[in-house]
Amino acid sequence: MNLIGLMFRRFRLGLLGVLLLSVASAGLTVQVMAFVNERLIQDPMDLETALPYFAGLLAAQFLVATLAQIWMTTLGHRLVYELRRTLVKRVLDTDLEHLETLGPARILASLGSDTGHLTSAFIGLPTALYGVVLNLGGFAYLAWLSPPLFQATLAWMALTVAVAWMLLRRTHARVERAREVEDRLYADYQAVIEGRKELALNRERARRLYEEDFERDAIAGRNEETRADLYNGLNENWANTMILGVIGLCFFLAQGAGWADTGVATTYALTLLFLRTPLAGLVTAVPGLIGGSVALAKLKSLEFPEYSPTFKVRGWQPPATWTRLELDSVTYRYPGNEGEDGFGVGPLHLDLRRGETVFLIGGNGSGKSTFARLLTGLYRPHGGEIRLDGVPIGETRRAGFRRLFAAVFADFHLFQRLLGPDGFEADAADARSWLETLALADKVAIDGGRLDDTRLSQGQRKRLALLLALLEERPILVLDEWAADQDPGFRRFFYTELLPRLKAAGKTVVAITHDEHYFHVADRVLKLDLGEIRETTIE
Ligand SMILES: Nc1ncnc2c1ncn2[C@@H]1O[C@H](COP(=O)(O)OP(=O)(O)OP(=O)(O)O)[C@@H](O)[C@H]1O
Repeated sequence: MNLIGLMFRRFRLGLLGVLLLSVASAGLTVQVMAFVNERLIQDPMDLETALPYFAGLLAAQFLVATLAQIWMTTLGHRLVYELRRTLVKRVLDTDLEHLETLGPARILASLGSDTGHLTSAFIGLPTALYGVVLNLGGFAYLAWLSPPLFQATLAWMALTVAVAWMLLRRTHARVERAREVEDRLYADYQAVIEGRKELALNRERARRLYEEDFERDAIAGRNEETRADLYNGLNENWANTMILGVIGLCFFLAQGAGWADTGVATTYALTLLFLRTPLAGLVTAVPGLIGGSVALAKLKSLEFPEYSPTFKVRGWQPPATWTRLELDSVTYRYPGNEGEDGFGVGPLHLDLRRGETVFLIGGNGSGKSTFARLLTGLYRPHGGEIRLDGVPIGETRRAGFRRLFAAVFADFHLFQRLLGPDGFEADAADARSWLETLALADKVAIDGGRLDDTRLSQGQRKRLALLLALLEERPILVLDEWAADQDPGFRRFFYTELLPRLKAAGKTVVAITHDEHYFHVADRVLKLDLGEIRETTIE
């Protein structure tokens, strides 16, 4: 998707406004120039008439230019806002598998750096448009003033643009490389923040991360950005000097070769001098636009889905009266390194009945968490089929199918907002009652539908994550080693009181666990072994 194209479609009227105001401002500017030429140089007016006329023209020009400026600034910031909201929504609509392949550093780099670059580009875009219109108006006036001088100016400008283009290509290549380095820098920042405890314990590790990984990337970034800025500075100087040069050329051609009289040459030079500022503005906007185009290419390479404004899960919904969920020969394999196959599970067979409490056991790395993501529809099976009451869950039913599940994953994120069924506010009395049950009433308060503090111990955070999952009131609860961080007393309470209570309320629970003391609580215990699920007997 071309974001700039999207912005143009969405902000057609706004950009048309900028264009009209730019044309009006350019027209008034040309009129000021023409007035100076015709009424003050060529055929001077008496000052008493000329001055109020001139002041009126200036006031009108100021007014229109200010209006254009206000319009451009607000439009630029609206574009940025629109860009941010579409980008975050596209990330929210991206499949987990794709997000995992990209990795958090690349996604954060795009949300931070690419939106930053596109911000500069979008803020600069209307100004660049204004510069283009002003220059077109100015050059049209120059063509009218003296066609031969204009032809010479065009030839000179063609040479200027050819060299500038070459320098721009170099700037572009450097900006592209600098952007690649930014992905690596974000991975370094991530290591610094997420590894802060280990790095504080082991200063040697911190030193090596800092001096070897981070410095290498920071130096590469510095070098690429410096070269990009140098080429760009060179470009600005080149454009400035060539504009001064064309003024000299025009005077030489007017005076030396007799192509125009002194009055015309003076107005011509004055107009060129005036155009120098918007031209320089255009040249200065170019790095922002290059950064924006590189950011756009980068965003495109991340292959986020198209922007869609809705969060609604349309189409098929699981029937409220479902009774049976089957995994039939489901297989899944991670992409490996350099063309090799990664870890795989399956063919997996599972026949889950509504209201069952099922435990899943298996060694480390046997694929239990992978199974949980397949079961909940977060991963697409590579083979086999998932069926709900015999209805196959293909692509069109997957989003609806996910609505059956609430989960506490091993790497859960604890949100502060409490939500009830279907995304509505959670019932406050329900939430308080669950807080009591989870022995957290004296630790956490609920304020305006949010948990007021989530800075707790890992076991307490997991209890809160369970509270969030329970309040959603989805029919199937998936827990990935939930009890592993709980103290023995609460673990006992969880297995012997909480799970039976959930079962009595009709909830289907799939719990990944190693707690063999409590296997008797489950209706069935399944074992994931060598990529397959086997039923084990409960002793
Ligand atoms: N995103 C991923 N990309 C590639 N391979 C992965 C990914 N996630 C997990 N794996 C691989 O899949 C295998 C199973 O991982 P999984 O997390 O499902 O195991 P598990 O049974 O839950 O282990 P544990 O008991 O240690 O939590 C591991 O060998 C791991 O290397």
